[in-house]
Amino acid sequence: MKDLTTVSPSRFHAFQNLERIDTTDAFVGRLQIDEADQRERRQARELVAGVTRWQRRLDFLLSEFYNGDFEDMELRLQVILRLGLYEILYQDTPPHAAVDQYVELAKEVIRPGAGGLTNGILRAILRKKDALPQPRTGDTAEDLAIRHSHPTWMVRRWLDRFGDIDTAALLTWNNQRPMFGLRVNTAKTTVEDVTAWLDENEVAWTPSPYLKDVVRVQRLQPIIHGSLLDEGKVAIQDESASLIVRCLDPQPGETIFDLCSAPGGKTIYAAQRMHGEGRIIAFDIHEGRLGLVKEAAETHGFGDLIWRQPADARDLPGRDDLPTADRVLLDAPCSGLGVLSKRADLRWQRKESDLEELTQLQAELLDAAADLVRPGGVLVYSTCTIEPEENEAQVDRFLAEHEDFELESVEGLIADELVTSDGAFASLPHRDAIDGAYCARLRRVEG
Ligand SMILES: C[S@@+](CC[C@H](N)C(=O)[O-])C[C@H]1O[C@@H](n2cnc3c(N)ncnc32)[C@H](O)[C@@H]1O
Repeated sequence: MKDLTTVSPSRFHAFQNLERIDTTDAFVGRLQIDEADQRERRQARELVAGVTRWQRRLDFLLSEFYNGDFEDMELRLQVILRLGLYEILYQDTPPHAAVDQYVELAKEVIRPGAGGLTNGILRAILRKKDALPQPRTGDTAEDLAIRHSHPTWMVRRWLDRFGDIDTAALLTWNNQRPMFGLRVNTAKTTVEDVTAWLDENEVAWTPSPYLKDVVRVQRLQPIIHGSLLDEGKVAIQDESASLIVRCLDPQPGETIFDLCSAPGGKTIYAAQRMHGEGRIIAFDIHEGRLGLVKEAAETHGFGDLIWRQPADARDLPGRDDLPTADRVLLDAPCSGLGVLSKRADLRWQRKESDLEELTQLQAELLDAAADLVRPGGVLVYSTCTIEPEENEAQVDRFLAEHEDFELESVEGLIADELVTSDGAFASLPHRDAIDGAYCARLRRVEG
């Protein structure tokens, strides 16, 4: 790192990482922060995630206050201006102090003259902070998308389905600091012991309204740096994912196939629900990611119960010789539009055209899964998206083509308010305060 005596390390690291993300498509979740001080690391992470999330709105405002074409501005200056504006609008830093820091950074990493431009633009915005320009393109979806920093195609879809008020609520949810589910491994500890640890370490928590073995936290860093994860006493898993396992309802002694299992969050919870008795075969097309399932299984104490097999679930090797399963979980690859609050960059990576490819893959996986279920057994199809063609429509198509399956309600397995009129589980982030997810329980009829 260059010796910058006046700029805080967190800002410098955030700048470096954002520049790297823009030029190499690096993943926002994998930052390179060579900094020993935990507070600085956390701040750098927060700045990177915040700028990524808000980039469309930040760029709109910066364009309004820049005389030239912001899109043509050199990348380093764009990144510095985004960081400065993000701090002014969304962080508690005294704004003038934030501007000074970015002016200094621009002088150091670009050239002295760049400091003047940074100062001019950021201070001009600061003067108008209480009456900032609003987008007025004449297109409601476009305006809302700019204001809430989302791609227009997503907003257009949601406006058609949810209307103005609920769409705005969903967009607001996606931009809030997320809450995380901490699922307690009751095979190793108790909820009381975990919450006592959280209290001792000053981590605020609230109980999940949906699951007795899950608590919600906002600050993950103390947990990541503490012992609970390494000892396999807790797993970080959104309640929506745990609820899918509740809908699968695996029983001790059964054989379960988890077709798209990696990194293993649901596999581990299923093993826990089986009290360590039975067998789960965890498949996944990515052999490397199956290593994460192995690690998690061992950490949580379910290494003997979980078997792993790298395979394309559409064409399992030796499938004719496989025994059928009591229950099959197909947690399908999906657009992930239910988890945007946790994945700052996903909204920009997804294209509307991905949906066609994904629904095709989901259909192929679902059709292949059908034969793996024993007569009388259960197939659970699940996603972490809120898009109907990946969810209800996928299941409707499957049922129309597979007369030996029927939809079985998940009523009684999860809270009533999360059960759809068809008997599936569907959560909406802005309504249910958990990630958006879906699952349907499909029973293979006997005989
Ligand atoms: C939504 S993630 C699964 C998350 C996992 N069930 C959990 O709870 O941790 C989807 C997984 O499907 C896998 N996958 C994609 N295509 C596949 C295929 N054709 N066969 C098997 N696995 C596949 C991906 O590698 C990815 O790990």
